[in-house]
Amino acid sequence: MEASAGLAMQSRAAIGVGAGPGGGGRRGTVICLGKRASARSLLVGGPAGAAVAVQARGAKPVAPLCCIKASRGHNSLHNSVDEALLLKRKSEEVLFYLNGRCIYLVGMMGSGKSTVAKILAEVLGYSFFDSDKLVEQAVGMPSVAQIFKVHSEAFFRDNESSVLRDLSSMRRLVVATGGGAVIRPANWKYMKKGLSVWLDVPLDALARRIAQVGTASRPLLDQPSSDPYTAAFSKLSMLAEQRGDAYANADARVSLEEIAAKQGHGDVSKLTPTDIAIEALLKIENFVTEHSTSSGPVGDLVDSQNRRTKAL
Ligand SMILES: Nc1ncnc2c1ncn2[C@@H]1O[C@H](COP(=O)(O)OP(=O)(O)OP(=O)(O)O)[C@@H](O)[C@H]1O
Ligand SMILES: O=C(O)C1=C[C@@H](O)[C@@H](O)[C@H](O)C1
Repeated sequence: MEASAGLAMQSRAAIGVGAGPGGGGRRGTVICLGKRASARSLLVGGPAGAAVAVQARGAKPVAPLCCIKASRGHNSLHNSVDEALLLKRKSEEVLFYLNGRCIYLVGMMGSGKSTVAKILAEVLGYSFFDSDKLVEQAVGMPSVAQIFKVHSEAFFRDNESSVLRDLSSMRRLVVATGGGAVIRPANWKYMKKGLSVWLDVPLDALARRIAQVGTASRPLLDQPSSDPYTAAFSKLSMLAEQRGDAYANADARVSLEEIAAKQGHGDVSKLTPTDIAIEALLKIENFVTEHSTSSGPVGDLVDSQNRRTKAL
């Protein structure tokens, strides 16, 4: 069955806004859609009080999705108050240049896209979305693994592209994309409407993380094995080779090896998600400042993005 996702703006009245885990105020807001939502819609909250419905044709009805807008509680991810302050200061500098444009995190499975995206959303006052979760909602299935099993990888990829297309019309989002989103040129067309950041994590670190949490939710890695680390490492190596330079299309590259070297040690497992989020902001800042000229940062950035998208 071929499915495509469509997006419709819903009125503000259809949104229930309540205090989230972070309490009242702008941060920690939970945005849930109310009764007016169509039964077949995926319901997500937009940052400016707007809500969108991402809908899969022929999909089963799904329960409304509550979007937790970058809740508080990441303090445990910071090494120190200094680190938290640096993160905040950098985010304020970058915010000016972003001018509301979305950030897309790309990278292999387990590279920390969701973890880092939530931190970035929190400090930038953006909303966080995970494209895998949006596909699950759009299709009306509880897991990516099940979508692969019941339908196919191609079906999942079609829905993933639809979700990215729909998100690309929005602003002030940080999106953790699926690990394979980079393989379709059309997805780059959508992601290039915002800024893309590649989390480049050594394969052995990825395999260690994945072996620790298991592969049940990652169908491309899910093979029975008595040695989960080696099985994950060998499959990840194959995927990395197949994907070639696809991740390198991103506007900015955050290399965990580089951050560890800057900090004077070679062990990427010592890096906190906050270290990585700070580096992501630095790289975004480098990118936007390199791509701005005297006529202003934003207009120039859009022009240069358009040129680069055409070249893809
Ligand atoms: N810097 C880090 N150091 C150690 N573990 C981490 C780090 N960042 C994330 N993790 C852990 O690695 C696992 C994968 O993280 P996360 O879900 O953020 O990655 P992802 O790129 O979104 O994965 P996927 O694309 O497979 O959904 C989680 O168990 C998370 O807690
Ligand atoms: O790397 C990949 O191809 C994938 C990564 C996950 O995020 C999911 O999107 C899915 O399991 C495929």
